[in-house]
Amino acid sequence: MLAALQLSRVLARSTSGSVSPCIHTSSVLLSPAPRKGRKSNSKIPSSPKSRLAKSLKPTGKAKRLGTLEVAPKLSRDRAPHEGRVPHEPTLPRRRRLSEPATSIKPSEQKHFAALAHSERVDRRTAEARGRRGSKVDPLEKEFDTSSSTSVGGLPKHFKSPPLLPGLLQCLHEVIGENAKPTAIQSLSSKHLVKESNTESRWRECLLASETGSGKSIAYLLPLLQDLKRTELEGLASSRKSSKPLNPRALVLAPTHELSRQLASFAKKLSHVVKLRVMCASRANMPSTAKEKGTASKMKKLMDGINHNDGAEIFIPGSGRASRPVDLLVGTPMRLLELERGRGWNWEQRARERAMRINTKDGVTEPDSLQETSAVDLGRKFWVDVPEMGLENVEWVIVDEADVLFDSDFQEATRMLLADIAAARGRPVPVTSAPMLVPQDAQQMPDTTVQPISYPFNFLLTSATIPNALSNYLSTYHPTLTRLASPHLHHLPRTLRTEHASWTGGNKDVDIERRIRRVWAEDALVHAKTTFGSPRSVKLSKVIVFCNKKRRVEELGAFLDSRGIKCVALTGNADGRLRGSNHHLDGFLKQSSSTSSTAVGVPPQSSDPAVTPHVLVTTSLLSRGLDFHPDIKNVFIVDEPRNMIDFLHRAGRTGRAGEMGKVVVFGRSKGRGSGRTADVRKRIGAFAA
Ligand SMILES: Nc1ncnc2c1ncn2[C@@H]1O[C@H](COP(=O)(O)OP(=O)(O)OP(=O)(O)O)[C@@H](O)[C@H]1O
Repeated sequence: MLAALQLSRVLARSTSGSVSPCIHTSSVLLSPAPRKGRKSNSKIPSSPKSRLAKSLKPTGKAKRLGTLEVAPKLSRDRAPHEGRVPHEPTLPRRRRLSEPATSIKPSEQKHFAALAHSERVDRRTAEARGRRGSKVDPLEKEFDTSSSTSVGGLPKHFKSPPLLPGLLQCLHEVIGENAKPTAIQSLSSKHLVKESNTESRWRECLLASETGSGKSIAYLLPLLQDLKRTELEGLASSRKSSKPLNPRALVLAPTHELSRQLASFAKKLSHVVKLRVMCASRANMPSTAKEKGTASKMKKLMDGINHNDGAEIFIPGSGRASRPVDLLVGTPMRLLELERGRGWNWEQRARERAMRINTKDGVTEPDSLQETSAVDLGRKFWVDVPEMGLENVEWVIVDEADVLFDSDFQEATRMLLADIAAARGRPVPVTSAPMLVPQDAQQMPDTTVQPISYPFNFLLTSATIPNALSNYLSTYHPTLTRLASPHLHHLPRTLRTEHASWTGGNKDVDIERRIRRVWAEDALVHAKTTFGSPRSVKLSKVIVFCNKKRRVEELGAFLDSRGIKCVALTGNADGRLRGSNHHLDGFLKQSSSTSSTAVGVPPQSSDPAVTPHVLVTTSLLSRGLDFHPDIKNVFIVDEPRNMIDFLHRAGRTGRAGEMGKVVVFGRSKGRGSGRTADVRKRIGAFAA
């Protein structure tokens, strides 16, 4: 029901061991756990709710339906990110005889030659497979763009329609002077950037495009432009409120990490126009009974928080003084806490806790549940005073909309949206959860469907639009405008896919070998490009995605024991308690004011035994996070639970025109190989 609850529900599942703790994809929560003794050639379970929509065309019986606009396909050289130089290592020309010989040792030369040979073999095998026509592209065939309205006059530059000079300056600082808008950014500029207050109706819009295609800029530019423009024209909503925080815009995200990164990014885009951006974050703080010693508790809390992430962090309960804020970013649960008062859902939480305590081996014991509930409910809980007023909210962005409208988050998300609507004087009905996501909107009797019209601009965005979300939008937001990139539901073009087979021995050793192979390839490129210069090799970084928390911990410990320092992060890892993103330093991209690829962290050692070069995690970090281009490889070591999960995990590399590779591990022969082959075929369908 509530977001904090949802998190605990997920954690409960993880402890039961039957379902992964990868919390933030509908896939994980919706897919049934694989049964024991499953046939090796069985298909990947794909629940109807986690199936990708084949068409984004609005459907339904409403009198007026929204439009779908898909950007035209562009050839690669005219594609987005034109102003950027892809970070693909370029191999040098052949050495001439007159040039000095390199100082590579003969043993190293042999090793590099072997690597180069294996690369050639891989490439030829892939080409041969392509020639045999085994590559299917069902989505390309099925994704219906024919219903798209004509797309004439898409902006080719960020200057048209004109952005405020300060906003344009910041944009150039972040993505470079020559960067051109991506397909989704062109569409959003055309539909959402307003030069004046000519159109007063609130807009509803879905922005759908592949991972790493710049959706954050696509919604932040129109949002920031509008906030500043209305402020300058004196049209900004300024209703009276007694609360210390009165934001004009909210961005909702599923994780604290993503909230912080988005807040920091928005701050960089708005520092010249001077809009105030804040992140509502306090990762994983228990919200229960009132504790004594508030001051010392607060100090302890603040000590752990580093504000260098770029965005100011607002901690619920940190004071009644008014805090001017234009844009507030946070998870729906955290924002609800700010609005309703921390601990407002204590009763619900107590019940959930009792449920977890009394759930043994996945079976709930009703009697003991009641007992514990009574004990817990008997405790005194403290509800903080509400700290946020919603009267002035004019924009709500739902990032990773398919997650925030899935069964675990939807209640908190809808509750917050309904609270905003009520605070703004136009309450909307809150549909009961089972009715929320009709499997087939057409089958619903007309009487049950009551379209929702929010009194604020309402934008949703995601790289994957499952049928469930598409149907929900058709039913409750029939007039919503849908903007999509032509490459939606595919892997980014700069992302290559490779399949690795388990040797049949220790899987951890196989993973270690593969990591070392990545670094050997880096060394090879380095040796070829620098002709053996002593300059130290810059090793690329790797993200390893596992399905289970325990697996993350075990693999992390194994790699550490083999001299590969790594960050192993799960939903309830200690590192997440600090309220900052520093546990991901060196992995996350932090756009600097001079280069879009620079990192804002101190120089790190290039020795993987000293500085972590490997991040081991679950799907927790697969959503929305913009990782550094140094991450050239994503390893998927457990079979993806469904293709939505796969697209998001893979999409942590190969972002914004950078080169990347996703390595999917599986069995090539024996038990389970049929399943691996099936996964392989499905993954092939996502290739560009
Ligand atoms: N027009 C552009 N030119 C160059 N780089 C860009 C452009 N737009 C965005 N970027 C960069 O691309 C990267 C990815 O952007 P962003 O995180 O917004 O992608 P996304 O579509 O939201 O991905 P995901 O679906 O994974 O959340 C960022 O580092 C951003 O700075």
